[in-house]
Amino acid sequence: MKYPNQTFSMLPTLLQNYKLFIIIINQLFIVIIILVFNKCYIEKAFNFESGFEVSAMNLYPPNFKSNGTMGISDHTDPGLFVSLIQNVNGGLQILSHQGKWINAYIPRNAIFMQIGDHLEILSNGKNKSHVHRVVVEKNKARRLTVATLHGPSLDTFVSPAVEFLDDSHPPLYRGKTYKQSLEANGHDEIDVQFSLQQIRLA
Ligand SMILES: O=C(O)CCC(=O)C(=O)O
Ligand SMILES: [Fe+2]
Repeated sequence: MKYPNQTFSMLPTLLQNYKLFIIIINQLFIVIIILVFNKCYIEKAFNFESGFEVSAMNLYPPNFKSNGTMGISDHTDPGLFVSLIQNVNGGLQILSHQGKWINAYIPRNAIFMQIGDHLEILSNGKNKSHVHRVVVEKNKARRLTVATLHGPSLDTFVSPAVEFLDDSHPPLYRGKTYKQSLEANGHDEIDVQFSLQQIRLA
């Protein structure tokens, strides 16, 4: 037995799901294109096979205060990509291009990926290494995170790639080896000094 009204009332939901499906397929297609075309380039430019990885474990105790206690202050991370895993959500904020702090919601068991400083340098500022921080505020549970910087080999010289340069796009950063960049960071994974600022040319 059919219930036309019910079928009719489900139509907008079906259409919405259909639109969502198309959007997801589009996004997936774009990601696949980016991966297929960029994979070889980045692998080559960064000598990824002998890449250097740095992992940092952060432990934030529970905090019942609501005064915006800082877990980690504003910074960007070195490396090409940065992956983050955590046991619970709570406190990671990303600075938007409009200067607003946005709470990062990371679904359970997900790996959160960010762009690192060295992809910003390689792409001459086209891809941004986002400023982020951790605010520990009213966190009920102890939060444990592991951030891993995926970088090139230590002797790889990272500078803006020629593909991103022309007369109207001069280099925005001075080049450095990955080792020099990490040393400029004081061997510290967390760059609260913004090492990107030190090599910015314009
Ligand atoms: O613990 C977090 O949510 C972020 C940690 C972080 O930004 C870092 O270790 O560089
Ligand atoms: Fe970070």
